[in-house]
Formats: sequence, structure tokens, C-alpha cells
Amino acid sequence: MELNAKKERKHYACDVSEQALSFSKLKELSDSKWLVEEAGGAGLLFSNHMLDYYLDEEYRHGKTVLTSENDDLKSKSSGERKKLLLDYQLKQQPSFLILDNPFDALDVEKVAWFRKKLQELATTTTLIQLYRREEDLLPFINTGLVYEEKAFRETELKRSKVELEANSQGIKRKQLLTSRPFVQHLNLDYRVNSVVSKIPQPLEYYEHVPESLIKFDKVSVSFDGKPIIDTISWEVKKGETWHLKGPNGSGKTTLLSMITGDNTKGYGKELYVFGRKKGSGESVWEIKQKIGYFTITMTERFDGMHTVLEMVISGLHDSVGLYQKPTTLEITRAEEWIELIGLTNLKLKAFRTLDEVQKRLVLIARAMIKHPPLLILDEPTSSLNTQGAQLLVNLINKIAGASETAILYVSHRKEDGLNFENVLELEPSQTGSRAVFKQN
Ligand SMILES: Nc1ncnc2c1ncn2[C@@H]1O[C@H](COP(=O)(O)OP(=O)(O)OP(=O)(O)O)[C@@H](O)[C@H]1O
Repeated sequence: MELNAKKERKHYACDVSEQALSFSKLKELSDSKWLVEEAGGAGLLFSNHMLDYYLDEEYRHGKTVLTSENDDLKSKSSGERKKLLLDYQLKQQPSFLILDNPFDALDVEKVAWFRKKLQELATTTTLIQLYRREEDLLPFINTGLVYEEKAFRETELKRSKVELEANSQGIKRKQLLTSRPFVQHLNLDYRVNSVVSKIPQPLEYYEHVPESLIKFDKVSVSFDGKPIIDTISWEVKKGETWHLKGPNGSGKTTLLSMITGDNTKGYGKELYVFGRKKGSGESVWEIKQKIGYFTITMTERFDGMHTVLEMVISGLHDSVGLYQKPTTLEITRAEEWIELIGLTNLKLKAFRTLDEVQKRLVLIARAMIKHPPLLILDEPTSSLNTQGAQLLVNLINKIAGASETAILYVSHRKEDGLNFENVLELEPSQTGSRAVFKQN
């Protein structure tokens, strides 16, 4: 036996698909004596918490850490922010790096870039990857880690056979579908491409909704002289389903905010929303009233004591809580939606006590109860495990197949079973992103 044989560096993976680790647990891990000893020194935490911290520093103290002095983090896209954080942390040469779901919100190219960087880093730095989807697991990770009885403990790392093959051949793994207990109580067909059944009908119908819901006619956008969108012409008509995709920083969020009214960049351009030119005196409320909107930050925003039933009913009034006693019909309709998403037995529970998937199902039902002409789903399956994502996909497919609502779905990941009629892909270029249209 070779006495001076170099010990193989351990790299850890912790499955957080069932339960996320709170910031205090992540800090506890990063302060663990065993980890510091194992890695040979102190380490860093790569997570959204750190990005929030640097954003806060910038907002409150005008301090830029991840960007140069005359640049700011706030105006960066989510993918750009993550890359800046990793670049900054690598310069610190940490002995270990805790990676909290590092690939969330990254496009295919950035994931490849991250994977390569981490592979290089693994020779000198201990990596601890928290993951929700097995396909995200880094191939060189050799040890499992669990949080049990208030402590982290090493365990065997089990990978499915399919996963191992995928890693060795470098091909994209087909997602494994297994059933989990929380899935079984849900009413949705836990099958890809489930047969569409009826969804609850609206209480009132929208009047005077034009055939053309959104129309961009040769619209370009730039920020501080930097071109972002290059002469895009795009029309969304009643009842159509669209997948808006494109790499990080290509302008997806910019386009969405021009539609919903949170961005004045739409004013003065040939942009028509529900038949009216943007900036022609329409109120933001008028536009929002016709749009059902879901983004994952909403699950954190609604942290009051409202019950699931109240949350769904409040979608009829565009309010957070209920300011007037709901009618019997409103209650019945909300209950039908809750039954559809399989949460009848939780309808009187506080929304904030639900798990992440359940919260998202409730918020999508809330956005849909009025059957708005347009439903915008901004990265709805981001940071979910495969089973959770499939539940959302089934609900979205049901809505797409059984309502008149047009759907605009923004996401990097192509989820199994989700096939929209139309795809708009933003392809960046020197002059800004161009629109490439595809049909499924
Ligand atoms: N207020 C702003 N000031 C300056 N630049 C901005 C501003 N808002 C967005 N940008 C830039 O516009 C580009 C497009 O950003 P956007 O957030 O729309 O991209 P995205 O496609 O949604 O990206 P991601 O997938 O990473 O979320 C980015 O390069 C971003 O830095």
C-alpha cells in the first residue's frame, strides 16, 4: 500500500426535495467543525440568501460587491446574478462551497458553464450540493449527507441506475417518475398528458375582449444604450398557449413587465395590450384585472393567516384577503377549484402552512378562478422536485385544454408532458434579442 497516497477529496450531496434547509441550518452546516476539518479551512455559501444579502447591501448602503462600482446587481437578470456570485466566491478560494440548488433559474448554456467550473473546483475545494432533482447531481459527488435529529450526518449516496448512465454518457437523463405519498391524495391525474376533464366555470364572463390580446409590432428595447430586444413582432391571440423561452438575460422578464405594466419601456412603442396602445391612458389596474399572474415570489408574499379557501376566493376580487363576506356561489366555485387541485381536506388550513407545491397549486387556482383572458406563469416549476413539477404540469395542461384563457408560460426547463402550441424563443445578438418562432 502506498503510504503517502493522497486522500480522495469527499464531496457531499444532500437531497432537499422533500424539505428545504432554512438559512439557519445552512449557516449551521457552514460553521460545522467536522466540515471545516474535512475541507481544511473555512468555506462559503452559494445560495439565493447570499444574493439577497448583496442586493440589500446595494439598496441600503449603495455598496457594490459583486459588480463594479458603476454597475449594479439590481438590474441584472437572475442568471447573470448567479454567475456574478460564483465568480466572486471562486476568487476567495474557499476550502468548501455549499451549493444550494445551484442550477435553479439557469439556462442550458449557463448550467454547462457552472458544471465545468465546479468540476475544476472539485480538485481543490470540497463541494456540498443541496439538490431537488437527481438529474442536477454533480457526477463526481461521492457521499450523501442528511439532516437528522438536529445534526448533519454522512450517509451512502444512492443514485438511480438511469442517472449513472446519463452522467457517464453525458446525455440528458429522462426524468424518473415515482409516486410519493403527498402525490396520492391529489385529485389530478398523476400521468403525463392526462385526459383533460372539466374545470370549474367562471362566475362572470369578460366582455369586449379583443381577438388580439397582446401585440408587439417591431418593438426594440435598450437599457442605458445597451440593446436588449431587437425589433420584435409578436402577437398572442385569445386562447393560445405560448412558451416564452431564451437564455439568461435575453429579455424574458423585460417583455413580461412591458405587458403587465411594471415597466415604462412599453410606452410610446407599437405595443398593444388587450387592444389598447401601451401608455395611452389605460390604468395598470385595468390591465392587471384581465391577467392571472403567477410567479414563485408570490408564495412568500402571502404569509398572513388566510385560509386556502379565502385565498382562492380572493382571486375573484384581486385582493389578498377578503374584505366582504363571500357569496355562497363564490364559496362553491372556490371549493370546486380546491377539489380539482386535491386539497379539499386542507381548505380551512392557513395558506402559509402548506408545502411549496400545494401553495403553487392554490395560487394558480386563485389566478384562474376568474378565467382571465390571459394567464402568465413565470417559471412556475422552478425549484421543485420532479413529482411536484409534474403536478403543476397536469394542472396547467388541464387549464390549457379546458378553458378559453390564453397561457404565457416562461421557463428554462422543458417539463415532460407540457406541450404548448407556440414557442417564442429569444435569441440574443449584438443588436439585442431577436424573436424566433416555433410550433410544437
Ligand atoms: N433596469 C435595468 N437597467 C439596466 N439593465 C437592465 C434593467 N433591467 C434589465 N436589464 C438587463 O436586460 C437584460 C435582460 O434582462 P431580463 O431580466 O429581462 O432577462 P431574462 O431573460 O428574464 O433573464 P433570466 O432568465 O436570467 O431571468 C439583462 O442583461 C439585464 O441586465
